[in-house]
Amino acid sequence: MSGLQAIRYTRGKLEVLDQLRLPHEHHYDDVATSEEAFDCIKAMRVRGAPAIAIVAALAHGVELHKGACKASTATETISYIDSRLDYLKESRPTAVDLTNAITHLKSVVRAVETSTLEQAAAKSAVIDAYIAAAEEIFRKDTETNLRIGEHGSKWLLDNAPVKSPEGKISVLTHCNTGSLATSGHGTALGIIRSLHSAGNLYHAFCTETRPYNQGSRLTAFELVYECMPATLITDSMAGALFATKKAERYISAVIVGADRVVRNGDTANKVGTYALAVLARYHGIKFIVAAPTTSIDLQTTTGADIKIEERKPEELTQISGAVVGSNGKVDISRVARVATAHQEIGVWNPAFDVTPAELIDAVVTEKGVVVKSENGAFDFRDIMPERWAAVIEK
Ligand SMILES: CSC[C@@H](O)[C@@H](O)C(=O)COP(=O)(O)O
Repeated sequence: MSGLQAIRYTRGKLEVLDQLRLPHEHHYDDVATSEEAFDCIKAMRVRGAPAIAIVAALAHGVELHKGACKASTATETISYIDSRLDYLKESRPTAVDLTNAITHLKSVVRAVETSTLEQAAAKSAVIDAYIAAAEEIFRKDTETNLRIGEHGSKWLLDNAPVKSPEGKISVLTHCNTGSLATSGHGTALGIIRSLHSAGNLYHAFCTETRPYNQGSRLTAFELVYECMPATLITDSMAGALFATKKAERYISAVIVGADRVVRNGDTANKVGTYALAVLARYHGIKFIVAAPTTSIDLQTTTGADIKIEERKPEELTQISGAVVGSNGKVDISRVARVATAHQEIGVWNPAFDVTPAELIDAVVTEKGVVVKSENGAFDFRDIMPERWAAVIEK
């Protein structure tokens, strides 16, 4: 597995790689409070649906470990935990992993049996249960991603419309869904990693992913870091790539991650995903969503009800980068922010768009690959029966 780590954690200490400084600088920030986690997530120093949830959950664990909760009783401790989690939930609205993690953590602390314990012990039991559950979210995420990698690579090899003479395939991915967006391995990029490590990847194409360049700053970095055969394109080149290189470069699929897959399969992901799905359908290329079940939102019926985060205009009108010297070398000690558009132009900057289920061929989860049934709908009942029962059949 990759040595790249967005999140480093031991009990009482959480360090988060500042992704705004990548690919030029590797700097870890200490994140020791909910406020620091909120700021780190909002500013996108950490991003990606699973990583956001992990950082929020662990940061609150760190402050609890350090004695931030001044409550006396178990009930007051639970109220304190609830209030910190409700605050953290507002950091970024579209990715549902954070909401699902919060629901889980709230239920864990409520399940602690404290009736026979004296006050101080009851408080400790609640805090210990919270910290253990937050650590488990972090630990489980990598396992989940490795399974997504296995299921997704197998499904793709079985269903690829085109393969190289040696049986390899090429894929295009958007945004960053790798080790930097998770606790390790990644989701869509995890499938690419699994294809590569089994010798089945012919080539990976990654989009720049405007406006925030998660593709060129982060995915390209991960692909180069692991010596995978890869090419960067701008978002607007995908159509030309499919039209001219599909057969010659064995392009079989677009693989993306998800910030929220709702009950009918409609999927919110990084803006630009929808356009890629339309292009993929036109060109007979598979369109795959790789998402842990923690990114599935059974409460929301269709994509029309997903709240899409809108971000500040400067993400479109300005850009950061390291200065390139007259010798053509990147000088990482000189990072500059430059304007790329008139600063008074009106800007619309939705961070995500929604791809209708109709355009999605498969949703790859850690529990298996879900494809549409004969009625053309996704059905997540079989892969998550307990959550289905709790939400739909209650
Ligand atoms: C495994 S990450 C899945 C998604 O969160 C990812 O595709 C994405 O859209 C990330 O958006 P970001 O705005 O960088 O947090």
